[in-house]
Amino acid sequence: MQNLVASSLKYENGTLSVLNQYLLPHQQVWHECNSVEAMKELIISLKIRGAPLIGLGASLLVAHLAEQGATKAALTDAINELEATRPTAVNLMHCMAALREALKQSDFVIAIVATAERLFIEDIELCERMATFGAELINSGDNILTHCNTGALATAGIGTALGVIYKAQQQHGNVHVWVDETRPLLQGGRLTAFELERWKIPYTLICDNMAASLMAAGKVDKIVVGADRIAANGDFANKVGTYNLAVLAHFHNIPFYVVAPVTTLDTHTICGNDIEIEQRNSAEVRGVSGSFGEALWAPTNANVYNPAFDVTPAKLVTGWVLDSGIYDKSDVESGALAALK
Ligand SMILES: CSC[C@H]1O[C@H](OP(=O)(O)O)[C@H](O)[C@@H]1O
Repeated sequence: MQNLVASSLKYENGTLSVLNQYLLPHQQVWHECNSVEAMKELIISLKIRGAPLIGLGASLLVAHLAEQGATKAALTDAINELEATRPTAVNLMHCMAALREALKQSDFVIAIVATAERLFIEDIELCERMATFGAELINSGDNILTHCNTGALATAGIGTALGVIYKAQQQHGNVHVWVDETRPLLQGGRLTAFELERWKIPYTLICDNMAASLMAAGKVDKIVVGADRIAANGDFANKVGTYNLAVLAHFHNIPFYVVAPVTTLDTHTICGNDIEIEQRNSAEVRGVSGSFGEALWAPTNANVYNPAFDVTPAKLVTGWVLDSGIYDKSDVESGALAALK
């Protein structure tokens, strides 16, 4: 397989490595990954995360195993096991379906390697296209609120929603970002803040429950977020807390955009109610661990509700920024998303 390098995933000279996003920003540790078990652990623990990136990491691993002589049966098992690691982000299913097709070819090793390479390179291009369309929505002087991490760390390219912000800053300058810290795993406070600093884009970190008062004070011009799965009717799942922002944006009359590539579209899912939402470990809510230390603040056995994602209904979305253009409510109601796949 050719060398493929992204911010937090790389395949170089026969070695697949993943940057441990759970330890960022204070420790930058790369893990070599050579087995299905290792990749499953990296995905489930969110060391590798972000809807597009988990699909790409799993794909590169399968291609690596194919090159090392894994049998068709072993590759089929690998694809099935990796696909089951996280249920909500559809990019993973999209990538695993493409690999299953490649596995049907007589020269399946060549086909799997070519598919993994294509998926990786395509993701870079999809990010670029979303950013180009989305940057047109942003004006110089805008204060943009975002949630979770949707940047280069989460994709092979410059990112989805954060890629739009990056492109807008490059084109118009003078953009300021309100970064939701994004409880419970703090992808905003740890990863988005890290990326904005690296890109020298001015930002201010807030706790998730501060967004309402900022909006009421007229300090948020636009909200841009990513997605893990967009249903045919435009409803979409994204990091838990996104729906709160959409309701607040509607109340305060603030434009609310979702940015995602075609690989995040799931036209077989009719509406948001049909999206399976990943439930995560209660320890993530009772306390924290990782590069931010170890702390347990809730009673050890506190009953916890910890969905990783929530669903935002299409009626609260101002625009869907995809790699093929920007779609509004009337486009979506007339079936524009459903027609894209
Ligand atoms: C551009 S990635 C979309 C997405 O991935 C995130 O989830 P996680 O950190 O759990 O993998 C989040 O929902 C982002 O918007």
